[in-house]
Amino acid sequence: MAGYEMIATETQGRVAVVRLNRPKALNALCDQLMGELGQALRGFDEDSNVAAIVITGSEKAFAAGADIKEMQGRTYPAVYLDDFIGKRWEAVTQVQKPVIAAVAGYALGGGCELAMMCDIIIAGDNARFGQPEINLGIIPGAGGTQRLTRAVGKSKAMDMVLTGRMMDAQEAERANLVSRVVPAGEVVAEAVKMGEAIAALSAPAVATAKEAVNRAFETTLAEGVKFERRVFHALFATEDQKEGMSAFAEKRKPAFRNR
Ligand SMILES: CC(C)=CC(=O)SCCNC(=O)CCNC(=O)[C@H](O)C(C)(C)COP(=O)(O)OP(=O)(O)OC[C@H]1O[C@@H](n2cnc3c(N)ncnc32)[C@H](O)[C@@H]1OP(=O)(O)O
Repeated sequence: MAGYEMIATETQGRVAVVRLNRPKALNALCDQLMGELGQALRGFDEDSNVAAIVITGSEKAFAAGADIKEMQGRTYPAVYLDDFIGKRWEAVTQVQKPVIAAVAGYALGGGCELAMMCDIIIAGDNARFGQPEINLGIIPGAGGTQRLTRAVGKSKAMDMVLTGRMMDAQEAERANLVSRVVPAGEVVAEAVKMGEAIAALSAPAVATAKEAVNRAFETTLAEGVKFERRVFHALFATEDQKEGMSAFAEKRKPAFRNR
């Protein structure tokens, strides 16, 4: 895909990789970058050759947050009327396919929030997560107070949000913010490997699984279990369920056809 200035995109097999590419500003998430990211994500979500998406930055920074210099002069009416954050930032939460954040270096403020909007976070061993907005006289505005709290619990979320301190990769793994830690130079390769493994599975089952896990954040346990049961039953209407179970019984690898 051509025409982007602040991101770079490529596909590796059936995995799309979107690289935030504003190195001089540590990938600060300005409006243009977020617009390009949203456009790329929508394109890859519609592309049937793509089964999973990786979002990454550089080895120094996934993203050091929203662009402070761009935000600096904004007024209340301007951010309110523009629906600042909502309009451009939530594209990642609308993607049906699995989205993996491959985080090396700084993931601060909006960078941490962007990673948390993804389905899985793989961290490089040099990753540093934080919500330092309090140091700027504001609070997280892209879901940080909500998603961080759900991920790491109230006490650690308060610790991060009220003091603005950073968490290293090891602490982030212990706190369940990230699924695994790998050497920083291998974070994209590891995420692509994970994406390829998911790409080999049944796409309807993968999309349903993602929807069901996400439902856990939005509903009660009883409603969530009921939802899971309904969509679990629905998957018995797919050819892939027959293929998956036949392949197991016949001791062969399944060949899913995504239907
Ligand atoms: C989503 C919402 C609503 C809010 C937010 O995200 S608010 C932003 C939260 N993030 C931060 O507060 C982090 C700000 N950055 C830093 O604290 C530091 O840059 C650092 C600790 C990440 C790295 O420090 P280092 O000394 O290694 O590098 P710098 O010289 O400070 O930065 C290099 C270069 O990048 C520019 N930069 C960094 N972060 C941002 C940013 N968030 N917005 C705009 N520009 C940023 C920094 O100004 C410098 O550029 P210049 O050399 O041109 O000044």
